[in-house]
Amino acid sequence: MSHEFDLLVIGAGSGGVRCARIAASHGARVAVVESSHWGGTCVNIGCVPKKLMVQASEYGDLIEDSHGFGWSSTRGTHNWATLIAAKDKEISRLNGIYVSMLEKAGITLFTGHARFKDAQSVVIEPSVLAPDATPRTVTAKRIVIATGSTPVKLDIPGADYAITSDDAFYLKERPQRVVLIGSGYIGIEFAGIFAGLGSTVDMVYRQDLPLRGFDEDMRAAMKEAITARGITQHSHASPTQIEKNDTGYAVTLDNGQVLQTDCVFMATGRRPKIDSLGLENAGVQTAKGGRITVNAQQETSQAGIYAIGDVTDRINLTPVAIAEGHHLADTLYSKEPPRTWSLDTTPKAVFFSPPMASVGLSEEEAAKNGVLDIYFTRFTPMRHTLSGRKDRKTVMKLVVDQASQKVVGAHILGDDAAEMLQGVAIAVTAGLRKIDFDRTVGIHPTSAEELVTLRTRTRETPKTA
Ligand SMILES: Cc1cc2nc3c(=O)[nH]c(=O)nc-3n(C[C@H](O)[C@H](O)[C@H](O)COP(=O)(O)OP(=O)(O)OC[C@H]3O[C@@H](n4cnc5c(N)ncnc54)[C@H](O)[C@@H]3O)c2cc1C
Ligand SMILES: NC(=O)c1ccc[n+]([C@@H]2O[C@H](COP(=O)([O-])OP(=O)(O)OC[C@H]3O[C@@H](n4cnc5c(N)ncnc54)[C@H](O)[C@@H]3O)[C@@H](O)[C@H]2O)c1
Repeated sequence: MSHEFDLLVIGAGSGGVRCARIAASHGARVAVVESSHWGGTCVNIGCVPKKLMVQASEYGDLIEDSHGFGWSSTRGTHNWATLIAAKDKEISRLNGIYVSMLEKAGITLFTGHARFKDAQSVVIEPSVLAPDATPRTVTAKRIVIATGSTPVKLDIPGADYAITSDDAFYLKERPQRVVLIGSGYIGIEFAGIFAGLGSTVDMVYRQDLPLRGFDEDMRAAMKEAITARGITQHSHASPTQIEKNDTGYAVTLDNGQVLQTDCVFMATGRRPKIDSLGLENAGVQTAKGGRITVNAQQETSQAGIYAIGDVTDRINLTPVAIAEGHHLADTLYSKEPPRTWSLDTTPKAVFFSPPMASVGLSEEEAAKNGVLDIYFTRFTPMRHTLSGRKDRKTVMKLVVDQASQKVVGAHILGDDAAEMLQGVAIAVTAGLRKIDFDRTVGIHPTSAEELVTLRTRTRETPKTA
């Protein structure tokens, strides 16, 4: 069978765009099909607009903090419409860059919703981006599924009243009161955005601490930081129903409490986006929750069909989708060995104010492998000695394997944590030992220098004595 393309990529998000560009650079005839936003979730309704909104939310506190340094400016009020318009303008500039970058690479672009007809052909149907498109069939020798993920709402009465992150980027007005359900990345980041811009925020989550899966000490530090930002936390609680009333919405919790609000925001996870993709026509199998299962080469249960990024539901972060897309394109089309990444030491950041960032293992994970030396510090960063914001602490933690003395985990909560942690992630990926941190000269005066001056072990875990 002759094919129109060597490679068809479904989804022009973080993973799909990188895969298509690298494959084209190796000489493959490549096409990409996108149904709604060029650049995908990260650029349009994820990392980029979210970070701009986090930055917007920090100015109010910075103005207040400046008083301790002699400034007399006043906090003023925030104009939501101005922020959203500025954000939309920047995102539309980025959309254009993505399209021209793909076109310059010689890639054929299709707009519409892709649905498998069989293992080597896909029908492109009308979608939000191309509502009037005439359906057409495209054939390719190989096909990559890079369709990402989509928010999941809790199945409770009144769930339709709730918004998700997809909607939050386009709200016409900033709600005065917000109830945020979930304490993962999105719940915490948007709680910080709304609180910083002046909304009253209630967070509802099931566990004792937010951010399940992160290091316990850091989760406790995040809980304190959320309180310091003026956000009310309802832990050990879940919503059971949402009702509309004269003054907004009433959210009933399973502990009997009722929260009255203007906006209910569900940040309760995401699922692989495989809707109407016709996977059954191509013989592509999925696992629990719709996750497309792949082998080490990213190949699905069907030879010649691959999947990368969030649709495989492993580490759902942009740099991981990019790494998977790049590696796959190299593997399929490069004459050189494929570029590789150390996904085991993928660093993670939660963009709260202050942010939290982690690389490697939590104390709880590392303790399964042997005895650990734990180094922990908590201090008031220099800026806040004068700003007076005494409850804005920085917390740092190094998890060291006692036998090898390798730093197997590093965790920071505090101003600039994500910026600081990227360099530490190189050290952890390289398998450096605590002594390598100790013999590194600090940069003074910074918070980061604490990472190389943590000389006294805080505790051993589990105790060997
Ligand atoms: C609010 C939010 C904030 C985030 N912040 C961060 C962050 O700060 N840092 C970070 O690393 N990660 C962040 N993420 C996660 C990150 O956005 C994703 O991990 C990343 O976008 C995954 O890339 P992907 O290529 O797998 O999918 P996506 O970027 O989602 O791209 C998939 C594309 O496929 C298209 N598509 C789907 N189905 C079809 C079809 N049938 N036909 C044609 N096209 C289709 C979609 O329209 C989409 O454009 C955030 C996510 C969210 C929701
Ligand atoms: N800064 C970043 O890198 C960043 C930012 C946003 C999103 N992301 C990515 O997107 C993914 C999705 O983000 P998210 O915050 O939606 O998901 P998440 O998995 O991080 O958090 C989901 C939250 O919903 C809660 N939840 C789930 N089911 C529930 C139920 N039945 N009842 C009550 N609570 C329930 C969980 O306990 C958790 O608090 C993240 O896992 C991450 O990979 C990354």
